[in-house]
Amino acid sequence: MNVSIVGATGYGGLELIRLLKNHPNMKIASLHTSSKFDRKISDEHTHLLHEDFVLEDINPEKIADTSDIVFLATPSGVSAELVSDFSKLNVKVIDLSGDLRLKTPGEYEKWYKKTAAPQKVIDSAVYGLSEWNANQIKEANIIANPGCYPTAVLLGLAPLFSEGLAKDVIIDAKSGVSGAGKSPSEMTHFSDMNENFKIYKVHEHQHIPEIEQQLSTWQQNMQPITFTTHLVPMTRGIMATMYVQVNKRFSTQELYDLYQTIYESHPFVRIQRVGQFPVTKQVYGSNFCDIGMAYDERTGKVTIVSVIDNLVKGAAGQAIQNANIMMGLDETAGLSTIPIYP
Ligand SMILES: NC(=O)C1=CN([C@@H]2O[C@H](COP(=O)(O)OP(=O)(O)OC[C@H]3O[C@@H](n4cnc5c(N)ncnc54)[C@H](OP(=O)(O)O)[C@@H]3O)[C@@H](O)[C@H]2O)C=CC1
Ligand SMILES: CC(=O)N[C@@H](CCC(=O)OP(=O)(O)O)C(=O)O
Repeated sequence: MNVSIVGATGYGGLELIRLLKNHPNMKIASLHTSSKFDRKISDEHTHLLHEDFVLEDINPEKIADTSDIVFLATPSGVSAELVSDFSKLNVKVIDLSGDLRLKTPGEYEKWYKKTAAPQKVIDSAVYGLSEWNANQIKEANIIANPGCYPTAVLLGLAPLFSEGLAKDVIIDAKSGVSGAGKSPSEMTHFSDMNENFKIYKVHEHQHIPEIEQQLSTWQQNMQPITFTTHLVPMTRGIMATMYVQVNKRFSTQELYDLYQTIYESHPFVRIQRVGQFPVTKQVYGSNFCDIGMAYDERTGKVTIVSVIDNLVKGAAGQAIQNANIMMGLDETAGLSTIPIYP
């Protein structure tokens, strides 16, 4: 089947190209840009030196004529408009931005400070948390691909929340700099970021309502979350460390058994052996989410650590996993690469 990528020159778009190149059932039909018309992708990105795709403008009708799926790796605000155009055409859409994830337009406008997509379009989008929403994803025409932090956080918390075991959660998350996209900024400038560690968007992060929205589908009586984000001087990777007050006593072995049972049929979620915690490098370049956990007898809290590569499981990889599920393919198609190490 044919696929197109809008926003192909950004980090998410480039990662889609890398992964789709090895996909057994999907072929890139076209790459699209809003600013670099008629340039070759290899002129812009030398790691794609012999890939001769010419960047095309964004013509939804033309894309829908040639492609079965379009991936939108575009900034929030832009995706909302594009999805509205594509939703009238015969093409499936997977949007990597935050524009279609929040079901209430007012919430989107509050957290993103941008105009929301039309309610009808939001209603037709399925939240693409692959491991938990596969039944809806199979039937969808539009997927709101989850945010990078929410992917790590939700996969780590889902077993406790879906079993109604959580009272309260504090989430301490850290990301590599590619999570901020390719445009340089004061925040990501090398000399300011190197050998530095920064907290940002305290109590204001746009992923707070996304995480709460999904947690509340599992456990309706959940409390508002505390969620903080940090920038780490590394290129890729997210680590979310989560402290959950639970409403019963556990042993760490019981927790492990719960997580292992829930995720045993999900090839991209790997549960760490009892007493071990994952590091970001063990998922680098892969679609894995690795999770470790332990129960603290003294506090009655569970500590969960979840790691992903923000550009793969947190963006392009999960987008392809969702495309596979939507199209009735093996969900691992094109994604079975093992992590890059060291
Ligand atoms: N980086 C990450 O880890 C993650 C990112 N996301 C989300 O995925 C989306 C893409 O992120 P990322 O690739 O990092 O961002 P980048 O900034 O790296 O790339 C975005 C691309 O969008 C294109 N673009 C910019 N303005 C417009 C416009 N007006 N119309 C159409 N295209 C435009 C640009 O390409 P050109 O100039 O060629 O048009 C640009 O290369 C964002 O919504 C982001 O929030 C989600 C999860 C993780
Ligand atoms: C490191 C870094 O800056 N990360 C970005 C993630 C942006 C993102 O993925 O945005 P949406 O999911 O809302 O589209 C941030 O914290 O805002």
